[in-house]
Amino acid sequence: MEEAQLLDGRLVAEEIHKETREAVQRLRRKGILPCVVFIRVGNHPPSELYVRMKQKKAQEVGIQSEVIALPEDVTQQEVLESLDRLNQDPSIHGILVQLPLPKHLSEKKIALAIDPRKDIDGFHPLNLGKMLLGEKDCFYPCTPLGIQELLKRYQIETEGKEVVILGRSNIVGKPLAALFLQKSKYANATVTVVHSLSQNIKEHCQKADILVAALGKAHFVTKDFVKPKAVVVDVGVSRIADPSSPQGFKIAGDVDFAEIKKIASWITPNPGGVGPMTIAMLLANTVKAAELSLGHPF
Ligand SMILES: Nc1nc(=O)c2c([nH]1)NC[C@@H]1CN(c3ccc(C(=O)N[C@@H](CCC(=O)O)C(=O)O)cc3)C=[N+]21
Repeated sequence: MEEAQLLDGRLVAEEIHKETREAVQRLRRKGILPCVVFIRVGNHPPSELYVRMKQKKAQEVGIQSEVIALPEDVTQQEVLESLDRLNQDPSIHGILVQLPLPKHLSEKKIALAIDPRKDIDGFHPLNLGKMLLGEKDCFYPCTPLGIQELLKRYQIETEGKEVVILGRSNIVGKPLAALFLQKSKYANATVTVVHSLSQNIKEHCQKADILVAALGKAHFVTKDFVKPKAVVVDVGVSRIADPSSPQGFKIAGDVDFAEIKKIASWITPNPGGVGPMTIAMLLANTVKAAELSLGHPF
């Protein structure tokens, strides 16, 4: 049988970055220099790597960026004060607080403290609520948006299809379900969300025309979960031991890629699939924030 075709997130992300760069140039001609601030707390090596990757891409597309590195023992009050200052500063269009945060900080309170007009992650309850209602003058979370955009660029139709999402996180599973339920192109799907307490997980997955794995368990999805010719999207990122690599670990997705590529019609590599799309949407959201700041009130 023929092998699955790749949903190449790296390639599509570069296409989007090119469009973002053009939008940045249009804004610059109007005197707006899009600017994003990344806040990082403590030292968590993966977060440092991710923030560096975001900064590098921002620079490539002409978006100004700044990193605020706060110490591990920063108080909630101090984080809120930093956010307040950034909220007030009209030269800053986007604010991102890199997750995960140390346990003494409340992700919920921090998400609420970001001006929703600068919330390029789309984690503020106002943005999540507007997404649920299908409104457009708001920010959608970047990973769900990146997955939808990846399907769109490969013209993979979702209308009327069985979409099964593994995982119900606030940043991927839940908002992705809301996105695929919207009355719009590359949505209009029949959505099932399966999670750790679901019964018959495998049977649900076997019904999927489009299967999205976002549970964060290395190689959880094996070929017996996948209907022949299904589209498989691998979101999860785990680090697993790999004595042959210099760092001692390698990145593993939620999907057993080698097996599943033999039966799926389309599959995302991981790395090289959803991750780069997330960053592309983050920068696209930053441009949207700068455009909305030109006078379109929420
Ligand atoms: N406020 C906030 N917003 C986020 O969007 C956010 C966050 N916190 N915390 C952590 C997660 C994770 N995340 C990734 C983005 C890109 C890649 C990515 O591009 N990965 C490369 C591989 C990079 C590598 O070598 O590890 C790839 O998939 O090809 C991965 C992970 C954004 N996150």
